[in-house]
Amino acid sequence: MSALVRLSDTHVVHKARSGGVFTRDKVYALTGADLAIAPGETVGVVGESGCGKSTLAKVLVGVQQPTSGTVTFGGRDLWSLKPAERRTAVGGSTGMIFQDPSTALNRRLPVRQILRDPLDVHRRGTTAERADRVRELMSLVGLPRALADALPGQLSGGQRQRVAIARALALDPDLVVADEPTSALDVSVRAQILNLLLDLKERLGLALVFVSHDIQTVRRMSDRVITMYLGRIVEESPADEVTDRSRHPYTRALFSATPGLLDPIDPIPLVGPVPSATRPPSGCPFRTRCWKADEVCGSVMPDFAAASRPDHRFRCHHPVEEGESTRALVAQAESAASATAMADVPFQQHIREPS
Ligand SMILES: Nc1ncnc2c1ncn2[C@@H]1O[C@H](COP(=O)(O)OP(=O)(O)OP(=O)(O)O)[C@@H](O)[C@H]1O
Repeated sequence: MSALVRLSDTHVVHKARSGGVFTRDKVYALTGADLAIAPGETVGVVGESGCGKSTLAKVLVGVQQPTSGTVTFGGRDLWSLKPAERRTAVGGSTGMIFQDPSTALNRRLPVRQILRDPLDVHRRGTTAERADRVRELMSLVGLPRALADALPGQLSGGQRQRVAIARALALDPDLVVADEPTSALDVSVRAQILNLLLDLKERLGLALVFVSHDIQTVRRMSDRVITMYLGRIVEESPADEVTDRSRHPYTRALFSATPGLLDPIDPIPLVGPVPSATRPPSGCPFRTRCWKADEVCGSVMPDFAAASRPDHRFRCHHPVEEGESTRALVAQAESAASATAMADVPFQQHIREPS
């Protein structure tokens, strides 16, 4: 089946800023992304803050131009199109839902106008048809008609996110990208919004890209999960393999740190902070925190290798073995961490003076 969107060796490099002023440094926000989204599938994207999830999301919906590489929409190279053609291609086939609906919606416009805007901009239908479409969108996301004249500030957080979802659906897209769509909401309404997204995806046959820090939610929502680290896609796997069958040490560390596991374990200890995106490490970007890293990891970026299933691949020189338990990995990482700590302390200090 042909892809809705395909990224090929796509990079996004920003100029770095310090105190609001551009510096000579570069920020490697997305590096060498190769990814295809098929019609109707749900792809989850996980990784720590700053690893490039939002950048990937924005590239997929055509609002962020890559520095190099290609973004293909329905077989057409998006960034070689004329701006007007690109706007039509992007607006008509993708929608984006942001983290915080209170900043994503124009607070001076009533719900009715927020939902009409995309129809006006893309000149969809007659005035009467646009009004019908607004009513249809409100009903699709479970908003009472009485709220059509309300301003965003008069709505609850959950209602505002429903408006944002309806707006993303206004032009009947094939692909919707939801970037942390519930993280600004009360816990009590999160499940409702997640269920609404799943329901809409089924009813409308949408492809959905779901970005989140929360690997458990991503696993529940998605068919396929992508793990990112420091601007790179390091693992792609079917959602049912992302738990204790992930092969990349970083995905396993993320999974081990997830609250609410049936069989709670201590998280796999990672050494040190995430390196800066302005100076990513040579070789494998994860090697500075990885308990398995050796010399080759410092010099060579691993290629993708296939796991036992063809839809599961990872980039690691020393992957987690098939069937290796997370508990065993915790023990390995703890022992590597204490060996490193011992190596850092002068020899005599390891020996206790007799009391
Ligand atoms: N416009 C920009 N100018 C400079 N650097 C940027 C810009 N946008 C993003 N970055 C940097 O690019 C990297 C990736 O950012 P991105 O927002 O994609 O990460 P993220 O994984 O979505 O993070 P979070 O989970 O915190 O939203 C980060 O180091 C970020 O600081």
